[in-house]
Amino acid sequence: MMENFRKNIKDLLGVQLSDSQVQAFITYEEQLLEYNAQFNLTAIRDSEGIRLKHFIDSLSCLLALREKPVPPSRLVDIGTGAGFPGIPLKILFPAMQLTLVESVGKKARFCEHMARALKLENVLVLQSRAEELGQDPAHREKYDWAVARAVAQLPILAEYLLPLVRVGGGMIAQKGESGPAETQSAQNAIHILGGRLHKLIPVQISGVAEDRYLVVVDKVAATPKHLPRRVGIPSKSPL
Ligand SMILES: C[S@@+](CC[C@H](N)C(=O)[O-])C[C@H]1O[C@@H](n2cnc3c(N)ncnc32)[C@H](O)[C@@H]1O
Repeated sequence: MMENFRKNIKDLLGVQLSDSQVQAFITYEEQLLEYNAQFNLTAIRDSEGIRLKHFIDSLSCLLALREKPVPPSRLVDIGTGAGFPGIPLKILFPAMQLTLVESVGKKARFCEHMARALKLENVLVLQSRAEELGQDPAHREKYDWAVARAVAQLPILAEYLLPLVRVGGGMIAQKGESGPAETQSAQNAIHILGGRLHKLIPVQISGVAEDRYLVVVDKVAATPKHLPRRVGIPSKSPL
């Protein structure tokens, strides 16, 4: 089973996982199955779904990350839920400093548990909202990359992510079929926040029917001070 997983990743990303990386994914899968039964963390509850729709889908961010010559050194994952895409990316890049942000306590606690279980170093889990973090000097414009999957429509997501990214860094929004249309409708928000659309990367995962996209935005200018707005405002009245 896991050999299939390894091959899928090799085919999609050209990356050969080591035995210890494969073992980390096995542990992650076991813990997800166990915790999901009690805590209702994610809708996907079978092994194959976890591998394809959580692990491989998360790792597909590599298609955007490798556009910059250096491996990511500081990455923040907003609305990470049970750790996606942040924890799979951390398994791939063990040296990276990872910040996981999740507003719901039980999910944040699961991420802390996973970081310990996998002995991951330099992982900070914050039970917090993206809007608060974006105005916190310890986090504002401090990251090489800000990423998110399944959190909000792109104009809202841009307000969550871009304030956290340093000029020269980038954001990645993992999107489904609506990726191209959302990108169109987010042009204004991206511009106001100091971003510039870099690329829309189509992702095809063998065994997953849905079209997937990575919306990749470069941070080209500082974000104006008043952004992000207060908690709840970005989603109530998107830029
Ligand atoms: C649909 S889940 C996706 C979880 C994960 N990214 C994944 O793809 O499996 C969206 C998560 O984003 C969190 N979230 C939504 N808005 C947020 C915000 N403004 N700040 C922090 N977390 C947020 C929710 O609590 C929820 O757990």
